[in-house]
Amino acid sequence: MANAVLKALVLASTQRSFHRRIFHLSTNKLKSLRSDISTSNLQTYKRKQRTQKSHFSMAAVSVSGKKPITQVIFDMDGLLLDTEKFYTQVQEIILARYNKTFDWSLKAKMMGMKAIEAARVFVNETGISESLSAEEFLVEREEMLRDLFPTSDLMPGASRLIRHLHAKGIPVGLATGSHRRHFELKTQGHRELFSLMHHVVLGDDPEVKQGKPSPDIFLAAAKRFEGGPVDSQQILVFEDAPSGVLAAKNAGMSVVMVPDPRLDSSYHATADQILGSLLDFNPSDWGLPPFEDVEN
Ligand SMILES: O=P(O)(O)OC[C@H](O)CO
Ligand SMILES: [Mg+2]
Repeated sequence: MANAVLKALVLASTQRSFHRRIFHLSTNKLKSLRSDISTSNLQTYKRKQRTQKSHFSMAAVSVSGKKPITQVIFDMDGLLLDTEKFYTQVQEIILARYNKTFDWSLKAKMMGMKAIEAARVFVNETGISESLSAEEFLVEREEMLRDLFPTSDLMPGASRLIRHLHAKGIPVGLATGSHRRHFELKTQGHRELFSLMHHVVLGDDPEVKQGKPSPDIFLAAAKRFEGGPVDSQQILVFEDAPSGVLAAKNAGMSVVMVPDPRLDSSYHATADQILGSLLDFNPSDWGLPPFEDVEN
């Protein structure tokens, strides 16, 4: 029975009319599932099905029909703006003073969080909390960051996607762990683009009691759309950080993750779709209006 269902899914994957989102998830995984079927290796398939539970269940849900996506929420740092590199740079400088190095396993735990939450992770995980408190770390980091943030560049495909959704009447919101002061510095060169957001929810918003991976920020963002709260199942979130992906899933939303290639791939499993860049996003995968320009 399971094999029959899988065969139907694989067949559908070759027919592009089917929801392509499922197959965007991982071409390699799909290829290996195909080979399992051709050898009728049900054992192998069952084992893979267990390890790829999220991918398979996504497919099953799509077959039975999911609610259409009507609203989109974007993360900001590392997703729309190339600002994660500034945090990395500054944190490397601070840690070097303690003869320690900053690596991506620590980065993965900090990114997406509110500043004070990330600062606590930083001083505790690196074992420097006796010498530098989370609060002192933030003061020191701040001096360097405030000069870097105004130079923030957009990530590839960010402008194109926001403008496209806005032009097609899909309401877009922003949910960032950044507090107001940092948000203003980071977006000062991109005001017009960010003005296309229906609303912005920041890390220091009173409704955001806890930062990502708590769902607070995404639930607050869902409430603020016209006629909100919007049903979480109809919201598509774009995220780059493990904590952000978890927050969106905790809020009951679908998530497209655009991870930094240096992030360990074990963090990909929670997301519904993984992309190398926003330029790779195909709106049709999610039932959203397709791009009219193919080159941009
Ligand atoms: O990724 P964001 O936009 O939630 O920002 C979170 C922090 O400010 C940076 O990791
Ligand atoms: Mg981010």
